[in-house]
Amino acid sequence: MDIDKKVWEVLCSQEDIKKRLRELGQELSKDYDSKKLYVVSLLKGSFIFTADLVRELVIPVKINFMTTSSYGYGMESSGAVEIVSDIDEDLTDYDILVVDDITDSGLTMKYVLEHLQKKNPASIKCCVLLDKPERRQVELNPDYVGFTIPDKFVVGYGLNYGSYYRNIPYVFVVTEKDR
Ligand SMILES: O=P(O)(O)OC[C@H]1O[C@H](OP(=O)(O)OP(=O)(O)O)[C@H](O)[C@@H]1O
Ligand SMILES: Nc1nc2[nH]cnc2c(=O)[nH]1
Repeated sequence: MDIDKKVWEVLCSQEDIKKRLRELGQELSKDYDSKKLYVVSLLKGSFIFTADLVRELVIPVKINFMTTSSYGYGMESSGAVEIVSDIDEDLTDYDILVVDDITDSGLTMKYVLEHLQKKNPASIKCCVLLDKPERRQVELNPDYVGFTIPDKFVVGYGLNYGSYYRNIPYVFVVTEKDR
């Protein structure tokens, strides 16, 4: 797919994202007040979302990163989730919040939640900027969702297309140009 020959349609603008992250930050700050919040951000896709979200928190938080991979270069998940880099800190008694840019098939988040559960946290929940429930292949309902979106391949704000466009500051859908 040659992205230059397609139409970019904005799905979540910079203003939409800023407003929603403020709300999520307030909700999380309330829910995790007096808890031991430990954010686990899934790279690479969630680096921008995590950076913006944690700056909306008004409670103490530890932040760490895991690298996962399942999509390779294209628009379809390989179905096999790989943990490229794990957390090596002891997570016992922490209240873990796994943060990712998107839940699509749900395979990545389910795999990571099951993996981290084995590290004896006090609790484990997840927060995604975008949720595509129509695409789900496993049972998974993210605890915190920025936007529920239709079954379309989205790019920008951390999400890549062929390893590019992660730096675009809004989320867009790529569609065919009318001839
Ligand atoms: O619900 P799923 O179908 O598993 O899809 C969601 C995952 O896919 C993307 O990651 P990807 O494997 O493309 O790696 P990236 O984070 O480096 O973009 C995205 O960042 C999520 O982690
Ligand atoms: N860029 C991108 N990566 C994904 N990984 C899972 N779903 C998507 C998507 O819609 N866009």
